[in-house]
Amino acid sequence: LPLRIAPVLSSAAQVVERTLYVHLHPGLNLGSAGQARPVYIPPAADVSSLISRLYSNAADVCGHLDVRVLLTNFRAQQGLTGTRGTNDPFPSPQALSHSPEVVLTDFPLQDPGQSSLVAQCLQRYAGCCYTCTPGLTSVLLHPQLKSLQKGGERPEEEDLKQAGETEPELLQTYSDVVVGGTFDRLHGAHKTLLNISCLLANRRFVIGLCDTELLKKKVLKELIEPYDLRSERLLEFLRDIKPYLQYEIVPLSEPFGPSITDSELQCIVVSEETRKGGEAVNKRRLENGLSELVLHEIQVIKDAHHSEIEEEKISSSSLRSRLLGTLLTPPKDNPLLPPVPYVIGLSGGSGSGKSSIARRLEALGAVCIDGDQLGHETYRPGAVAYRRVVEEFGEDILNEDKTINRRALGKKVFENKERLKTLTDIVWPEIALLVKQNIQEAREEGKQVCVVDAAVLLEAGWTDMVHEVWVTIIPEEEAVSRITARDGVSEEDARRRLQSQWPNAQRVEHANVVLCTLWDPDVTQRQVQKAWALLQERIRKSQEKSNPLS
Ligand SMILES: CC(=O)SCCNC(=O)CCNC(=O)[C@H](O)C(C)(C)COP(=O)(O)OP(=O)(O)OC[C@H]1O[C@@H](n2cnc3c(N)ncnc32)[C@H](O)[C@@H]1OP(=O)(O)O
Repeated sequence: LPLRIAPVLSSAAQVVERTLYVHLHPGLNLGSAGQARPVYIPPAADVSSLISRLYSNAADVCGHLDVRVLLTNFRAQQGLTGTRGTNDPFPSPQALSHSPEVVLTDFPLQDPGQSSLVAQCLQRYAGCCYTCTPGLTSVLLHPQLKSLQKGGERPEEEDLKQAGETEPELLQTYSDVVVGGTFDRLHGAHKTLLNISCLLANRRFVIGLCDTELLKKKVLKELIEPYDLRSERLLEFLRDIKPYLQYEIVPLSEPFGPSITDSELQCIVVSEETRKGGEAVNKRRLENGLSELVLHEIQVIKDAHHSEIEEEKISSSSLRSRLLGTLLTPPKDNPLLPPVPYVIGLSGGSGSGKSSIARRLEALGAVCIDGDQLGHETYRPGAVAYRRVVEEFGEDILNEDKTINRRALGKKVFENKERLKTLTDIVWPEIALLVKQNIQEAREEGKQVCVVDAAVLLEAGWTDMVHEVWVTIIPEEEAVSRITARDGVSEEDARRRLQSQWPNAQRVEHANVVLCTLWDPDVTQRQVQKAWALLQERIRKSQEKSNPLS
């Protein structure tokens, strides 16, 4: 089977669009109506390496599919654990979260005339195991795998028979198993860990799920899925792969959680990287008067597609970094907004690299409208806002030549939210007028895309002026060091300025596209190019929709 996994998965990927459930039944004979029955199989030691191979191959050959290896028919032998065993009758068909519409097999046909019998057996077999959609169809993948057979890599019938005769080494299983993790955007490495844990557990599986406190230092933490969503997705996956296990998902606000207090736990599943954490758990258990857990170590899955800023292993942070520049949430239709030019509102905390992104977009063809710059124009002596700002904040914000000293004004407002609101109530309507004028000019010049670079666009409620919101994010510490270096302000002032703005996470909630300037300029440029190319595609599609004849 290991040799056949990749070709089976890529053949399956030609038929399947979303979810590919994998049901393992070694030696299943679909060529004889009487023999094609589901039975329980005790987990053999090599099943766990097969599972990790399966997910690792899936990441390489069908990364777009949600692959789930089902363990419905795996059970430890009776007496081994005192719970359920292989002699139990097979239950009624299991309802999966996505009912199968098509069932595929790699069963080798003896001759082409056998295919309709195999298809019938397969459908009956699938129907005994799972609730399938009515009109379930079957596909025999075998013809597409012939090349392997010819190459002599496929075991012959005789080898299979012999393999069936030798007793496989059984996997040691446990009643209660525990793991911990963030489980953001479930990927192949998570699924391997979860599947193997489910294979090892006979009664209960406890999952410590990292909550806010433990996520603070994660890369692109703002893009981590909310706790409830991660928990829901985990449970859906787990109930699919092993429905009768008892699942407990516990929020983790510190690294140990129930692993050091739960006396019924027997085994913890770790990877090479988290082995040390497992050892620390055992140390704390001994201190708490509890028995040590068996550390079951699984291999880390390598990511064949990782880029230079991504980790070598399959990781959620790599998946998060691939989201940068893509459309995270589709924009809402605003019928009051003229379709041309298409307006992007670019927002981002101070020091987040927003203006450098605006310049990159300008180089790609966008018209940039600089909110800070327009803000400065409203302070010119004679402009409407000038008199009201001086009346409100006093003459001590004026330079000798009677112009407004913005640094002095900034000091007054960034340390006092109410004063900042007083200022923005005066200037935002004035700046908004100038922004609209600039957009109108771009329209008259036939420009296609405008970028409104406005730090606090969301706070100002300017979303009705733009078609999409793009947000730049940067960790707070990095923002503070950039602001102090660039603007010559103290660290304290930089932090005050940041505190007067929305936090990254709140901005991301309102963003259609997120960008991050944390890495090399080349990396930023690639994100911007990706975002621009995808934007052009969206604009083309929306223009086709609004004007189907053109
Ligand atoms: C809706 C918009 O985003 S319009 C553009 C932002 N402008 C405003 O909101 C108007 C009110 N602000 C101002 O007038 C000025 O920022 C002043 C007078 C307070 C300070 O002026 P200056 O010292 O020249 O600073 P400057 O205008 O360059 O802004 C400095 C930083 O303050 C931040 N900032 C500006 N306005 C605000 C605000 N209303 N609330 C919170 N932070 C703000 C910006 O993020 C900017 O940092 P960035 O360039 O890294 O993004």
